[in-house]
Amino acid sequence: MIRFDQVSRYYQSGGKPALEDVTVEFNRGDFVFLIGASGSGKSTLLRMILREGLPQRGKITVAGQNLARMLERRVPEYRRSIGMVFQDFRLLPDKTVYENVAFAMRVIGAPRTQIRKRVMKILSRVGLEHLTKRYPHEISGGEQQRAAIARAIVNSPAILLADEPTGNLDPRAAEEVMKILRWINASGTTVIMATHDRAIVDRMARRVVQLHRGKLVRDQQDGSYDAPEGSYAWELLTKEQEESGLRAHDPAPLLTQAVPMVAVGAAAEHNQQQGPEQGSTDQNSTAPNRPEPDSPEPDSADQNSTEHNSTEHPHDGEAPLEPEVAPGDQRDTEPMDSAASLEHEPDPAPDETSVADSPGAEVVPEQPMEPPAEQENAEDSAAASADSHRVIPREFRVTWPEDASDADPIESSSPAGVDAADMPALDGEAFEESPEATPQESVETADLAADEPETDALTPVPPKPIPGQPSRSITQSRLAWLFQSEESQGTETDKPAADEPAGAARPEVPKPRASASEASYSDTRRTAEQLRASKRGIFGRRGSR
Ligand SMILES: Nc1ncnc2c1ncn2[C@@H]1O[C@H](COP(=O)(O)OP(=O)(O)OP(=O)(O)O)[C@@H](O)[C@H]1O
Repeated sequence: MIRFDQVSRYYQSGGKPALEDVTVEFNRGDFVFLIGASGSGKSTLLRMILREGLPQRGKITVAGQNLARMLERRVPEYRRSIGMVFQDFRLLPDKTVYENVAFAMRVIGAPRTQIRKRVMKILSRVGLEHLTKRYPHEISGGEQQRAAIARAIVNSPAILLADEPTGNLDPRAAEEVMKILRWINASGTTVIMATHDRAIVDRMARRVVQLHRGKLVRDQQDGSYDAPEGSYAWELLTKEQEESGLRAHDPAPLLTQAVPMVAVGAAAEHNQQQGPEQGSTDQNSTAPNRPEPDSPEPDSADQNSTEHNSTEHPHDGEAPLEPEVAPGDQRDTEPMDSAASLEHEPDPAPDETSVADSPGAEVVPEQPMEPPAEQENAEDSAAASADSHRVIPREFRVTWPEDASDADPIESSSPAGVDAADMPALDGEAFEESPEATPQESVETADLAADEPETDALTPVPPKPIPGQPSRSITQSRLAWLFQSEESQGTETDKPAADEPAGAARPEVPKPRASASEASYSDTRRTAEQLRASKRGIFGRRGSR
């Protein structure tokens, strides 16, 4: 579904790459923890999935679409098909919880009646039905993050990217967030979560992808926070520690946190108790089996996840997840990678904007650093030359089965290890496109005040089981259509956006901003005329297919 082929990303010409020769694939329904020291490239990788910055080398494909070849005017639509959650929530401060979530639906032109129903349902699922009229500053950090997640999933994205979503939360609030993310994943959404939270990673025992100085050094199914002893990542990091003057046997951690390893054996022990897993894509896993799919009920999900913690783990039982040190402390003590710290350039504070928007920065053009023909050759020969390019030894690499159906993220069966019938119906009542309200009409006429519920207290809607596959939401349908359309219209996809002729028949759509949040929400500031133009461009072509 998401594939990085030998991707390198430089923010500054001549500087160190934020990502270097990264080859990794995330499949439909995956739940992946992306870990690594500060500055190792996690956020960069997530942003690149959002097409915030293109690789100078290599190729990124999402649902079969090469992002470098995506037309610029399709980028906003593409980004809206992906949910994104940030550490700092990024709710709109002048809008209520309800409005923040409704806003995401208005942007895609959902009918007002659908908006109200769907927003209330999602807010109920994340436990915020009683806070719909509160403003972000009137609720807790955990509640803000749940609202942000509700906003991210309200349009039923096929992919949810979460950049340290628990980084600002206490353990209990973090665990609430994780319950929701598990539930979202169990509904079929691919979840990729960058995190420094050792306790959560160890407890959930999901796939772990580890970056180190921009390189992928571990891809482990059912992984734990620390690399298994003797693995490539472990050896690499141990060697670096020794070279930097640390003793190898220091309890100080490999890579990220000054916390003793406590749960490395827990996942393995748990996995030994489990049967063989179907659909595992990782041939390198040191802990071969994934836990049973989480229960749709948050509490049971929690219980499931605690069950596989052995007595070695200090967070057994019903006590909330308590990391060895507070999240803030973890971050403070994190950079054991001293060499990386020394080499860290005094950049402006990293944010979601690309370097092109960073004043004063030496800008690396988005175009490939190599001549296009060369890059094409490199792409074509990627598979053949992979062995000679990758740093990771064969036994720690992942091989990915070619899946022709990947081009369509919707035509999927339940994710591996997840029985859809047992999962809450995140998409079960996804709204359908209504002929009564066209996208621009609903945006033009939408009145949030009218949408806002009368009362704060609403009866939670219990999740409904999905009878078969999850139903297709507007967003998922659009994502599928977007890629199918790109693929079926070779003249478009064969040509990079920048090459599009000036006299193209489609009206111009404002360029997306660099950040995901801005890209998503600045669109709503378009005039009605711009939206009409956008619609003519998008839906006109669909009609002509
Ligand atoms: N906009 C930018 N301009 C220039 N350099 C950047 C930019 N964003 C990130 N970098 C650099 O790219 C490298 C990777 O940064 P990135 O934010 O991806 O790391 P990270 O693993 O997400 O870190 P953290 O855990 O602290 O969030 C770092 O060296 C960082 O300084």
